[in-house]
Amino acid sequence: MAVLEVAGLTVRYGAVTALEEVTFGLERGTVTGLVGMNGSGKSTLFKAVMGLARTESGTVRLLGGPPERARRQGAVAYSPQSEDVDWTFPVCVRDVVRMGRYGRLGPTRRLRDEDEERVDTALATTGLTDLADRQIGALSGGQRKRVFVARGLAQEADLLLLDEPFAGVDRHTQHTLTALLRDLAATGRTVLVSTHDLDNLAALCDEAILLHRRVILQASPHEVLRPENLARAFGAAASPESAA
Ligand SMILES: Nc1ncnc2c1ncn2[C@@H]1O[C@H](COP(=O)(O)OP(=O)(O)OP(=O)(O)O)[C@@H](O)[C@H]1O
Repeated sequence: MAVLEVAGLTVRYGAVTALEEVTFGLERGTVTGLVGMNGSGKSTLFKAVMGLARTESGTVRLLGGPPERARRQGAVAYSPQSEDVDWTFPVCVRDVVRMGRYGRLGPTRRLRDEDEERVDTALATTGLTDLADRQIGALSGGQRKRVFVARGLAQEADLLLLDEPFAGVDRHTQHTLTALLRDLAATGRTVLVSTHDLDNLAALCDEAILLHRRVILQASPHEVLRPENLARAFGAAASPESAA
């Protein structure tokens, strides 16, 4: 069973068609890279799956059922692009990661010891333990990305949607995050991750989706990276360097 199934999805913002008849599926335990030029519809796709963008037509199914149910149960975690987050909000790292547990709280609506343990583990896994009490506004770009990955880990989500987690992060953090996502997939989690870093694509993902308002191709990273395929999404001058 596909963890995420998207069929015939069309999203328009007024006169702008952001997504047109987008169809694809994600299998459990895989990392899939979402690749496309600026404005190709990557963020809109994440928002549509999360119910944050109004769809004109098409269907989204999560874990074989309606997306509302899976979202309510906390089965899907979403890390938006940094620009979409209010970093002045007065919360610390640990508070944000705790939010991942909210969908699983018992009748008292309070975090139990087991919830705090999950939070601690998520902080440790993402290397954020020492920063747990820091305000989110006082974090570097790479640390901010890791906060959302940590929240998704604490949430024990089946599906993680990560919108450009590698933007503005250094090489070391990129390697750490890549290894983390590979580990998650090995334990049965499913990851959809948008990225402009084509050099890292093969190390990161099992499959990639080439998006240009429509799905141009869903295939192995090797296949997607063929110049003739990249040219279909980025234009004739496409190369890993020029695509970023
Ligand atoms: N709120 C909005 N109102 C109007 N148009 C929008 C809105 N959000 C996105 N768009 C347009 O929809 C198209 C797809 O945008 P989207 O942000 O999904 O692309 P993207 O692939 O995520 O881009 P980037 O790589 O630059 O983040 C673009 O033409 C964009 O200008």
